[in-house]
Formats: sequence, C-alpha cells, structure tokens
Amino acid sequence: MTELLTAAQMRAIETAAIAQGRVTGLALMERAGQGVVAAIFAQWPDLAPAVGAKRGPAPSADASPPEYFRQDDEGEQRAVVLCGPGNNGGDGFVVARLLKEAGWEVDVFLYGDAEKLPPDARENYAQWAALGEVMPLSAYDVQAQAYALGVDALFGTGLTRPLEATVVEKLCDLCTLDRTVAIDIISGFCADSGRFLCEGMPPGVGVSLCVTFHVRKIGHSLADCPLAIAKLRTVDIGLDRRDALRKLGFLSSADEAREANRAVVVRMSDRDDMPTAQLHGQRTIDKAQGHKYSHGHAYVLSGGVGKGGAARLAARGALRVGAGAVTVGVPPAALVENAAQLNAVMLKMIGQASDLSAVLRDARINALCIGPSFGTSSREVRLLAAAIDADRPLVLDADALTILAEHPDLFVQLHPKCVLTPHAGEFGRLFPEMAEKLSATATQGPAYSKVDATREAAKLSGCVVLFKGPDTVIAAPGGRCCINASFQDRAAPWLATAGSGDVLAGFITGLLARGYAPLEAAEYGAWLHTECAVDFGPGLIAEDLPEILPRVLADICSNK
Ligand SMILES: NC(=O)C1=CN([C@@H]2O[C@H](COP(=O)(O)OP(=O)(O)OC[C@H]3O[C@@H](n4cnc5c(N)ncnc54)[C@H](OP(=O)(O)O)[C@@H]3O)[C@@H](O)[C@H]2O)[C@@H](O)CC1
Ligand SMILES: [K+]
Repeated sequence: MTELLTAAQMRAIETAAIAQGRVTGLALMERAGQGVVAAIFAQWPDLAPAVGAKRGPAPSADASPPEYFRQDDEGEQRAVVLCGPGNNGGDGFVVARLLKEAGWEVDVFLYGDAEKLPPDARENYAQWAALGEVMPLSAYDVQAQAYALGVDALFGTGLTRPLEATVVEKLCDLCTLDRTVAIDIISGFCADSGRFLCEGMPPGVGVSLCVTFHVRKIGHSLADCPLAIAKLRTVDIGLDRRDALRKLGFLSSADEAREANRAVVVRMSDRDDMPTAQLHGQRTIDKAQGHKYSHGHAYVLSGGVGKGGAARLAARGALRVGAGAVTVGVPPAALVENAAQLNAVMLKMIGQASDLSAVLRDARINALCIGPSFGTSSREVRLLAAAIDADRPLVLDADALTILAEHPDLFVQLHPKCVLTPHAGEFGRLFPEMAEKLSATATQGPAYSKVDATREAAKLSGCVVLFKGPDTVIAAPGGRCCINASFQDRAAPWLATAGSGDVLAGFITGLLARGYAPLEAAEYGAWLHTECAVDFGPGLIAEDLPEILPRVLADICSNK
C-alpha cells in the first residue's frame, strides 16, 4: 500500500524541504533529472553508454558506473527532449544535459519563452544552452531525425488548463517513437484526477515509461492516465513527506487522524501491508476456534427461477474467502434448481420479507449480500428494506443498487455497515450529481476525480462505496480512501467478464462475515479479486475466481 499525493501536497513537501534548508530547488531538479536518466537506462540497458565511453557524471547519486552499462560502444544515439515553461521543462534540460554527457546527440525544443522560465529551470536552460541549441517547439518534426528516445518534459504537476492544440499535436508526434519517457506525468494529464484536460485523452497519447518523483501522484492510478503509461517508475529525490510537513507545522500530531481521512492510498501488487496471515484463516469473529460459526455466517439472497447463477457465484466467493457458513436464500420456486447446484453452500427458502426477518433472528448470521440477479419487483424491494432494517453488515450490488436509486426512502436508511459496489452505470443512477461532474469536460486542474466522486458518494450515503473499474476507488463516509489499481504489470482486462462482480460481492460478504470492518472488507476483497485474476491470466471466467483464491492466499502467505 502506498500513500499517493496531490500536486499541491507534493509542492508543499518540496517547499517545506527547501524552507528548512535541507535541500535547494536546484538540487532537487538535478536529482530528478538524474533519476529519469537512470530509469531510462535501467528500462533499456541497450541505450546505456558503454563503460569508458565519453560521459560526464554518472546519472545516479553514487559515482560508480551502474552495472547495466554495456561493454561495447555502438556509437551515438539521438534523443529529443520537449521542454515546457515550468520546472518540468527544467527537469527536461537536466535530462538533455546528462544524456549529452553520456554521449548522446540531443535535440531540445522549448515551448514558451526562455526568459520567463522559473529560476531553477532557467539555470538548467542556461547550462544546456552552453552545450547545445534550443529550438522552438513549433520547429519539432518527428520525421526529421531517427530518434532512439523521446522525452516529454512539457508539463508536470503545474498544469492548470488544457494544452493548446499545437502542443497536443507535438506530444502525439513524440508518442509515435518506440521509446518515449514522460517526466513526472504525461503532459496534459491532471496529476490529481488522471484525466486529460479538455475533451479526454487524444488517441495518440501514450508513453513507454513515466518517471515520477518521491511518490506517485493520485492521477497516476486514476482514469485514462495509467492506461497511457506502459511502465511507471518512482525515483527517490531525498524528500520525506510527513517529517517535512510536521516540522514546518503543516501537520501537528493532533492532525494525524484528520490527515488519514484526507489521504489516498493505492493498492498494487505489493503485499507487505496485507494482513496475509489473517486472510489465510486465523481471523475469527470471536475467540471460539474450531466451529464453523466462529468464522461467521454469510447469507446471499438469490433471484428467482433461472436467475440463481449470480447469487451462487457470490456465495462461492464468500465461502472460499473464509466465511464459516454460507447460505443462499431463494424464493420457493427456485429451491429445486438451486439444490441441484449447491453442496457446501446451504439453502434456505425465503419467500417474503417476513421470512428474512425471521431468519435474521439468528444472531450468528453476520453478513448479507443482496443484488446479483436479485430482481427489482415489489417483493425484492420489501426484502431489501428488511435487510437494511436488520442493521447487519450488508453488501449491496447490481439490482439492489437499482432499487436504491429508485427508492430514496430506502437510500436514506443506509447505515455504516453497508457496502455499495456500483459500476459506472450504477454509480450514475445512484449518484447522478457526482457522475455528471465526473463526466463533464475537465477544463482546469485540479479536475474533479473519481476519488472526489466516490468520497462524496460515501459521505452522502453514509456507507462504504466501492466504485468499480480498473481504478476501483473505495471510500468511507469519513473520507478514508483507497484505490485498487489494476494497470501495467497488474492489468487484468479479462476480469471484465460476466459474473466477476458477483464474485467480488461474495468476497466482500465473506470478509464481513469473518469480522472485517466494511472498509477493510471492501479493500481486501477488491485486492484479492484482482490478484486472483492476475494469477489466473487470460481465459478467466467468473467461476475460476473463487477456485483460484486458495492458491493466491497460500502464495501470499508463503511470500511473506
Ligand atoms: N515539486 C517538487 O518537489 C519537484 C518538482 N519537479 C518538477 O517540477 C514540476 C512542476 O513544476 P511547475 O510547478 O513549474 O509546473 P509545470 O507543469 O512544469 O509548468 C507550470 C507552468 O506551465 C504553465 N501552464 C500550466 N498549464 C498550461 C497550459 N495548458 N498551457 C500553457 N501553460 C501552462 C503555468 O502557467 P500558469 O498556469 O501559471 O499560467 C506554469 O508557468 C514537476 O512536475 C516536476 O517535473 C522536480 O524538478 C523535482 C521536485
Ligand atoms: K511531462
């Protein structure tokens, strides 16, 4: 789990470090440029200069040549660096200089007026100008030279408005090169929302590598931005977030709790902070070991005849994730059909809401799941009302969300033990105001983001909201927020398969049954769901997800 930053938070950290005298802006820019060049050579060792070839200081903090340096010299390579009017452009001048010192031919183009560059960028412009020419961006022609590398240093975290059309055109030209590197973030993307400012991401935008500094920004894990980055690397430039802010008085110890509610974290493939031992089976809802009910009892309500598959998938997910007992509640007409399909999962006839209320007198039933192919008729509305009224941990998915969107009287009954799991369409029906803001053209940065929308939705509904997508955002009413990112080496496009969401609802329900709090259950459920899909690979169908889970759990425990 990594805490992400907004552009403003990153600027505050930089300002704090400089104000304390711990570092200068110029030194940070030099480290940033060195980090980019080191990342380029680590990504493509064939681009690294030969040992003994003409070069200046090694592009890393220590002076020894990195091991990826090749043993032979195949001659000069040519790179193009597009620099912008701010400090991102300043990083570009550093990269141009370091590449030149490493033996490259480098063409540098500037968008804007060199005289108006901020001081550190101006200094690096001057250092570059002593080595080579700076041409106006309008003169850049991707066809003019055989560039082995293109560097986008047009805009970073300071983007405030859409790029001019001519700049977009040059950026797209740059992206046609085989090897392109964006410094900090691809120009044009808002670092807080991951949205391309203006009408959306132009089809030609995409880079092979993006190198960001200190920690990822929120935008790297949201919306279109991560889709346009094949590989993202974060380089250390010697900043310390919390310490710096606290020492400057930006963050007192007393503010820590509130700060936690403002923080956004991302879950990727790192497993270090996952409660793997607990997920694997040690977590129980009470101290009594060894009995199935000590691991909770999850109830999944099914749809009618011919509609039970989705609930069965959810039930299987709940069982595999470790709920001690799982029951599917079915309308009487669907009993035989479900009996023919279920073994370890139990079956119970639930005709009307009164049946559910009667069943729920059993306090051992500690998690419910309603929605997958459930139906939206008056019977289902009454069942949903009874479930919400029971005040148990409750996952609401699919048809349950449709009912909620149509019944504001039920929506206002939602409570903190509920977890809503909408996809974009369901989110739009449930939270039209937020969806409208999210789909409106982003004309200035920071743009309204999926994190903003999900947080607002959680606050409005008073429960945990898990807004699905490759950038699944999970937020609690108090503001705590997590992104489950499924991009780059964790991309699993095959997860967009029928029934996959039902299994996710089941995983969350099972974790609730095991005693996890709603936010934890949603976070861990989403994380495990992606891990299962990544582990299985292409060809996955929803039925595979629960079945692969034991292997994923065993694997994360053995790697711990
Ligand atoms: N923070 C750190 O710790 C470190 C930061 N570092 C680097 O600095 C970068 C941030 O630098 P930055 O703040 O100067 O922002 P950047 O994106 O270069 O440009 C802003 C300029 O562009 C302008 N402008 C904005 N939108 C525009 C548009 N559409 N079209 C035209 N102009 C537009 C805007 O003008 P304004 O909005 O004020 O009119 C302003 O003049 C960061 O990404 C990283 O690479 C590293 O060196 C190491 C440590
Ligand atoms: K950039």
